[in-house]
Amino acid sequence: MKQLPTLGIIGGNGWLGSALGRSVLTHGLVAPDQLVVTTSRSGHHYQAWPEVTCVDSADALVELADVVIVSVRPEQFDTLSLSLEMRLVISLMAKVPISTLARATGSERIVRAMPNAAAAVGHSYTPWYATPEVASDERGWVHRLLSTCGPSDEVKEEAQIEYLTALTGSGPAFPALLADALISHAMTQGVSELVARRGVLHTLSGASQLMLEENTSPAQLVERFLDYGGTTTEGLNAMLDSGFRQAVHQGLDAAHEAARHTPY
Ligand SMILES: NC(=O)C1=CN([C@@H]2O[C@H](COP(=O)(O)OP(=O)(O)OC[C@H]3O[C@@H](n4cnc5c(N)ncnc54)[C@H](O)[C@@H]3O)[C@@H](O)[C@H]2O)C=CC1
Ligand SMILES: O=C(O)[C@@H]1CCC=N1
Repeated sequence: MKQLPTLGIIGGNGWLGSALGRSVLTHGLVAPDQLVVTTSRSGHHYQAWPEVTCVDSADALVELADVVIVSVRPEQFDTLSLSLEMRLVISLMAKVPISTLARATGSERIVRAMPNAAAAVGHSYTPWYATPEVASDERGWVHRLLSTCGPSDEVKEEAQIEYLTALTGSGPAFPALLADALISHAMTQGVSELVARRGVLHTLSGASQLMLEENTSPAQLVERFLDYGGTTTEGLNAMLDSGFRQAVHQGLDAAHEAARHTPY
């Protein structure tokens, strides 16, 4: 792979594509004049970098890019006609397996990566899988690229990407649901929305920091509070008795099933 490849993002003005595009620019992984993105109706996310090239079609992007990231919706992929035989292809799409990507692009050098919505603020967790044809220097570059928007790990089986699509790709929505349940309860108790929201969001991020920095597993923290015999113990026991774990596991099973269901 040449030292400074031109990067193209099909869907680079979308939710996830723009988050990645902006973070590679912010981290200097590619220079603005080495980035090409397709335009979209949803807006232009690169005002701060006027040298970024915006093109109106995937065909025009493919003319300019050495490495192509595909970040359209799974059901939109079918409308693309891509001839990328010699190119490294990085798909961010859920539901579209390597076999379909290889058939549609003609490339054997394919990476399936699964960032999440927190990429927009540099806090995604991004697992990725590469086909054996992706060289080790390219893997290093892909890792640096994906790590611009948060921690990133290579996994050795494509099936893990399908599962992690549900666990971490969809993941930010699940603590958001918990946060919403906590906030709406607080408001029924007369807590102002401002205090409820700040309290809940800082409690969730504080709990994550506590477990990360003290290297405490979530199971250990739960166990410690179950043994403590205080108010937290009462709250945890009531949630567990109401089927909290079963509800979470059913949700993950449903998301995993959806991730395995290719639209083609
Ligand atoms: N949004 C998220 O939290 C996550 C999304 N993903 C995956 O990322 C991919 C993109 O998702 P989002 O960014 O959420 O969707 P989005 O709808 O915000 O972005 C898709 C973009 O693709 C563009 N597009 C569609 N068809 C095109 C075509 N033929 N040529 C050029 N551009 C085209 C659209 O104009 C749009 O800007 C999806 O496949 C999704 O599964 C993966 C993990 C998390
Ligand atoms: O919900 C979705 O389909 C996308 C893929 C993973 C996260 N968001």
